[in-house]
Amino acid sequence: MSFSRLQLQFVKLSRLSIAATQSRFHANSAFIAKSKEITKQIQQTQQNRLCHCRSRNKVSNNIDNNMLKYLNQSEAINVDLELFNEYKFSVDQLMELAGLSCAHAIAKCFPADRFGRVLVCCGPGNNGGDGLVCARHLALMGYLPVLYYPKPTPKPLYENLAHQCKRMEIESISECPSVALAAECYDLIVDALFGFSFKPPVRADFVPVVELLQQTKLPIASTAWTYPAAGMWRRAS
Ligand SMILES: NC(=O)C1=CN([C@@H]2O[C@H](COP(=O)(O)OP(=O)(O)OC[C@H]3O[C@@H](n4cnc5c(N)ncnc54)[C@H](O)[C@@H]3O)[C@@H](O)[C@H]2O)[C@@H](O)CC1
Repeated sequence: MSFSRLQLQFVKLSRLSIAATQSRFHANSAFIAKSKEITKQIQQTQQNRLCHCRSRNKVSNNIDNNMLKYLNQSEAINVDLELFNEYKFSVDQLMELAGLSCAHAIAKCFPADRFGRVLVCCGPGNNGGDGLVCARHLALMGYLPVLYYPKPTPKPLYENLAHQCKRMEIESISECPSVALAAECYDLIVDALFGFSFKPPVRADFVPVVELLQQTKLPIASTAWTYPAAGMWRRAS
């Protein structure tokens, strides 16, 4: 091959090599740009998460700062009516949510390793239903709940909830324990007796359990409403 043809060949190869270098350069620049974009997205996500945590801490601090509002009886009734009518929740849904959230609150405040044996006192109404749901979830969380449900309501909603507890082999007692016996057998009492439909005075069936709640030294977690003298209703913690 003559010298000039060799030179020509060499020039061609050099051009090809330059073109290859340029395309590699462009590819690298694109890669760097993409990496920068992804890094920015990651930083933004982290920032959002941080903001979310900050706002959640702010909310929980607000709650810690007694920002909790107590509802009076009519407000509580209206909240339920709004949930039923505006948002079309069924009573089963609300009862399941109420019972589950009570079980979570109990697990947060009264850990199962120290407060495992729980006496769950259920009333005859929806609040009692919340208690049956709470007992079922506590059993799934490693607690040993025992039901005291002195006046089961003969309606499918309550019968089904009681049946679910039975199938989960949650013990049920028919006699209300004395203060001394309760102190011996349980670490915690759940008061799921009455909600906002309570009308004093307490009827005979529930006098022993109300007296137990009044006299026991055991911690009481209440899904129920208490009716302080002031006539204000509040959802006890
Ligand atoms: N948001 C939720 O998750 C839900 C909450 N629910 C709660 O359920 C409650 C409303 O349910 P209810 O209207 O069934 O009311 P209660 O749970 O207060 O129960 C009323 C029952 O207690 C009986 N009772 C009333 N006064 C009594 C007394 N002095 N002695 C003995 N028995 C007495 C009544 O005859 C009735 O059977 C509210 O507290 C509400 O918070 C339910 O609405 C279910 C859903």
